[in-house]
Amino acid sequence: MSELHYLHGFGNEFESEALAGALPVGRFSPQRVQYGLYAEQFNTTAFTAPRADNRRTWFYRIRPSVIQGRYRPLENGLTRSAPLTEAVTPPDMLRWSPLPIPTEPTDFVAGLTTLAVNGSVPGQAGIGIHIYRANQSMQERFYLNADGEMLLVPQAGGLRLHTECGILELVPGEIAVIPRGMKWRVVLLNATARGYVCENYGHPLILAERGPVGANGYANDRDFQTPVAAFEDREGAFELVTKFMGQNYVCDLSHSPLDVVAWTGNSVPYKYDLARFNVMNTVSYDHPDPSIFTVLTSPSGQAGVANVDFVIFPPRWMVAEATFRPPWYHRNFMSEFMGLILGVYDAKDSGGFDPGGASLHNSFSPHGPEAAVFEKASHAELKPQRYENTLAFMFESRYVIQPTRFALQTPALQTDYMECWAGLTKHFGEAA
Ligand SMILES: O=C(O)Cc1cc(O)ccc1O
Ligand SMILES: [Fe+2]
Repeated sequence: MSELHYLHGFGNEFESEALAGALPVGRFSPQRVQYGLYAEQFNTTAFTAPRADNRRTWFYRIRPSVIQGRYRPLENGLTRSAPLTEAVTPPDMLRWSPLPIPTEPTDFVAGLTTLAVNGSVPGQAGIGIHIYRANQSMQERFYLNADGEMLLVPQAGGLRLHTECGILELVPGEIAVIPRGMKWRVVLLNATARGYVCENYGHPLILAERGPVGANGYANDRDFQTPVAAFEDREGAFELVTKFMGQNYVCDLSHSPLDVVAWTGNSVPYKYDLARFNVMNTVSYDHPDPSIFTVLTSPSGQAGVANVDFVIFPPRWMVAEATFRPPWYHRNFMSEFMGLILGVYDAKDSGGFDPGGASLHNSFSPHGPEAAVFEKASHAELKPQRYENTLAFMFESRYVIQPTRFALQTPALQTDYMECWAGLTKHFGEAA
């Protein structure tokens, strides 16, 4: 495959054509489109959403999307959606070991396993948190999620995402977001792939504000990459899997639905290399709140209280003086789901929080450094230190995150997680 090209920017009105002259000029819906294409508008916000929030893309495609078979229900496998009624949510701190990659042939959709959800699909609030684990590419199968946009966080193996807007490639350390309702398929770049998905039922993800940091920094708009138009003119026996109101469906297609020859708009898939994140942190004292590491946020309607924040803990310098440097002990209104892409997380460095694993510290569940980390950090010499070989992330939400029955029953759930704090002893009376 030749090298892929991308358009740069976040939320731009982009345009791209795979055949010269395919994109109409000066209008969206000419009487006849060049090359005999059909025009189709794809709206991922209400027509009347304010300009700054409005998202839509015009597709110029070989066949309109109405040419599809009748849906029939498809088993949900291990995917679940909110509201969740199958299990009660314990207030405990929870942690999971990485889920194994299946040995039976399993594509991205078949391997999707829901660890937790919150909010409500019909209420358009909250998220689903899934692990994908696959050993097969999707060649004849396509996916459409009408319930939410999909934020992909690969942990092992590269992916090539073929979408209606074109093709993007993704390796661990990068993330991608596919708009709600878009059709796509996943090709594996390695024998197997595993990663995390945040399915966002709420407001589409946007870049976090910078406040007094100014016009640059954190995740810079220009580092987000959107594919250029690339179309498949393929006929055959294909399937479109659609997730709608928490239920999977499938219908037959006699052609590839990735037949968009040209497009223009701002409802687009995009990818971002987390290494581009311009990290801000203290250069004096104290451990700042982790909101300084927010890459993307889905607002909930209440200012500053996110439906979900996507937060990373990237490699960085630590220079804080006279400070307990790891995360402080913590009880939070917000609910915190964490995953690890690679290496070791600074609050948990003696095993148990492993790449591909996960932890959940729900609303007001206490958490923080394990005992050994506390002892080490309380006596460490505070030289400037480079945190290397580390990339953790957090999905942080205002809504309590409810583990699925699978997540509560899988042997990957670590029943001894709380032991990591058992060695914290009383130091009362010691001088600082
Ligand atoms: O490990 C966590 O729980 C996430 C987290 C990290 C941090 O640096 C500060 C607070 C916080 O909740
Ligand atoms: Fe926390």
